[in-house]
Amino acid sequence: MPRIIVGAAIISDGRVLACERAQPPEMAGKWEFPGGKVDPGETEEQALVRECQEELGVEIEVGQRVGADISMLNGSAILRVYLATLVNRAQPVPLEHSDLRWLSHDELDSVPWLPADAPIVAALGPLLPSSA
Ligand SMILES: Nc1nc2c([nH]c(=O)n2[C@H]2C[C@H](O)[C@@H](COP(=O)(O)OP(=O)(O)OP(=O)(O)O)O2)c(=O)[nH]1
Repeated sequence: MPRIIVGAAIISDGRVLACERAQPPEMAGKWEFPGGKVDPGETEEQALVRECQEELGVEIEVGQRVGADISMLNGSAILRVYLATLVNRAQPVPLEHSDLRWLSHDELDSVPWLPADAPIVAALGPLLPSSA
């Protein structure tokens, strides 16, 4: 069974939160959605809530899936991304990432995303207002 890795496309004021990885060295400087591996006994939603608390210090509400499942690491892992919103409009803090950016529709391609994220980023485009 492939390992499920969940990501949160957190949307606020028409922008999506992108996070710059600090490690490992081969992924440092690449951008991703906050998230990580789903632990045994955890739902995907619980994993996303936990990871966003750990990585960003914020509470999120998880919504609909965005994009298709992405097969990674020769099929041993699957990347699955959900839309999310901030509870109480809390401000994310980069507790584990080297930088955070709120990207508008027109800025979606302005950062070097991890390669697996490209189809998800493309699927997000139509969901963001183009003049935000
Ligand atoms: N969180 C996240 N990981 C991604 C994305 N795209 C992508 O290829 N990945 C890859 C990078 C890593 O190989 C893997 C997630 O690993 P991770 O290190 O963030 O997971 P984790 O927080 O559970 O880490 P750990 O328990 O192993 O320390 O998925 C994405 O958008 N978000």
